[in-house]
Amino acid sequence: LHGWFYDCDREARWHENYPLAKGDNQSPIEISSKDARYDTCLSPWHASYDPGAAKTILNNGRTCRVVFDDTFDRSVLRGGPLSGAYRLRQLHLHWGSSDDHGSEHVVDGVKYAAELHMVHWNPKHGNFAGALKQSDGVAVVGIFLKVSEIDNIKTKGKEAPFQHFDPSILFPKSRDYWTYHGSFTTPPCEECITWILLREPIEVSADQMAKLRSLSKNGENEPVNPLVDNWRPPQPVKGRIVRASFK
Ligand SMILES: CCN[C@H]1CN(CCOC)S(=O)(=O)c2sc(S(N)(=O)=O)cc21
Ligand SMILES: [Zn+2]
Repeated sequence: LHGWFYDCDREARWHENYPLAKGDNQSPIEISSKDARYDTCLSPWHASYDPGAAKTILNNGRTCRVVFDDTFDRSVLRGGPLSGAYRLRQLHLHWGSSDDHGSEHVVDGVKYAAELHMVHWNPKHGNFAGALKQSDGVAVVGIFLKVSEIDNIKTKGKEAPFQHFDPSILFPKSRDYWTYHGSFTTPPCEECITWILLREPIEVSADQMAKLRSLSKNGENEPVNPLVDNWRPPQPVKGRIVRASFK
């Protein structure tokens, strides 16, 4: 499998091994709230998550990821721009080496310290692999993290039980969101994602950010290689419309 990396000049070369990375519907993007169109037809989104579906938390050397049991409609997202119920598969984060950057989407020029992605897929496409090939296959809820407070998965490959966790506790008060059609922000960059970006960030402590930054890209018996700056820079909007659920 082709390796890929985040440091800036190498992100510009993802397309050499992953042609989709130069598609017309790539993510992340810069959100300009003044250019977003208020769409009165957009309904509120609803998540009904079963805390019992949470399985493990993993440092895969590229992010910190929590995986959920998605073998049936156990934790689902519906409404908003979506038709049907999308199954929660995993959540993960992107963050910077300091609090002034790290998010993937940028809102009115603002980079948040981190961005949390909750990845859901449309079971009408049979399985996750099938969903990746459909433009309505996947829905990712993006939540921005800003700093105002994780230990035993310090190194790549480390995994631990992560159960009885209801990820809806991570949602901010407001359900206001932007939505647009885009892609995975990592290779192969399939353009199968309906993005639902929540306008209101959630607050995390400096300690919590430090915990994320204390994760290592490398395995247990290798030198510490801080897992930071695992974000892709914004990609060309190419005429896409970003809709807002709020005025
Ligand atoms: C490092 C690899 N990341 C990707 C791996 N997966 C997709 C392909 O799988 C076979 S995934 O569904 O876990 C997601 S979601 C996601 S983002 N940042 O756009 O929300 C990237 C990826
Ligand atoms: Zn992501």
